[in-house]
Amino acid sequence: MLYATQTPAEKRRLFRASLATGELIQMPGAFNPLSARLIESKGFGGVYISGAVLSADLGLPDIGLTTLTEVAGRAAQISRMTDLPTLVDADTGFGEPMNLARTVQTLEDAGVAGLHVEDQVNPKRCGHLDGKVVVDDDTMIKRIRSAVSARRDPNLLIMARTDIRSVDGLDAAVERAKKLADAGADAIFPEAMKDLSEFAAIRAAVDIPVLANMTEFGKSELFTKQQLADVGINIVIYPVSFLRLAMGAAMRGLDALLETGTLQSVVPEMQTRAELYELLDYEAYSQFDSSIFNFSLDAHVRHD
Ligand SMILES: C[C@](O)(C(=O)O)[C@H](CC(=O)O)C(=O)O
Ligand SMILES: [Mg+2]
Repeated sequence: MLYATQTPAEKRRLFRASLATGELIQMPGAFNPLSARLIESKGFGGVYISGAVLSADLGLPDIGLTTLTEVAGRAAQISRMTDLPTLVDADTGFGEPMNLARTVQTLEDAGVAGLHVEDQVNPKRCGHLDGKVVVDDDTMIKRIRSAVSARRDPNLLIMARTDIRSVDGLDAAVERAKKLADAGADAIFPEAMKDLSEFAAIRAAVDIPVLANMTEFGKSELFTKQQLADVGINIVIYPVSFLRLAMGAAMRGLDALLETGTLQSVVPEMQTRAELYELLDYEAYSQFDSSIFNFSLDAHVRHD
């Protein structure tokens, strides 16, 4: 009950160990803390905390409007609810290199296992939209160097994301990935890759873990786990997918309510009360309560 049974340091250590096996880790995006429990219960290897989801959740577009405090708060709520490693989207890092140092320490305190920082200018855009602008090598290298130097737990994973592919092409993405690996990034997130051969090109260029972003309605096809594993990808995220599914179901439910005056027809779509309580580990809270309230002082009073 109350969840995460492991400390953030332990989660980070285990995350590093599972990355070292070379097995592909699937990280579905949690759209709230409860959904992180669902992801864990299904046996996935990690939980992604998306900036696009946090923005959408607040009713905002994903254009760099959310603050470090909001992101860290959400990251802490989600990380607290799961023993899985969490990877959080730190957008452009919330400022200049000094701000980045603070971002890293704040997110580390929030209990995440890793974070990614991207090379877009502020205000940033969704990585799969056109019209993005990226910073030069020097600015991005400074971002990564300050992020790496600020962490206190050496196991906190600092991932560099590059959005340069859709601005200057694949060769530029390969060059930048190499430079960011040299600058100390622990992993690379090449955004908006068009096909598997592009992922393979990044894979061949660096010898640190590579992430694939399987966001829907974007620039990449939705490759299977096996296809991505075959080109040597180490982490795959499904960042907004489960918010999209939940919102799709909610839209259909609202329509059904308007049309029929009742939600009866969509009840089979719903998580049941029993399933919810199981996910919440409701029973453990009841047992905790009764063990406290059944505690009798008598048994502990010395009678001598
Ligand atoms: C991964 C991403 O950065 C996110 O915030 O989840 C987004 C996802 C999306 O908008 O589909 C991205 O820029 O790819
Ligand atoms: Mg994002």
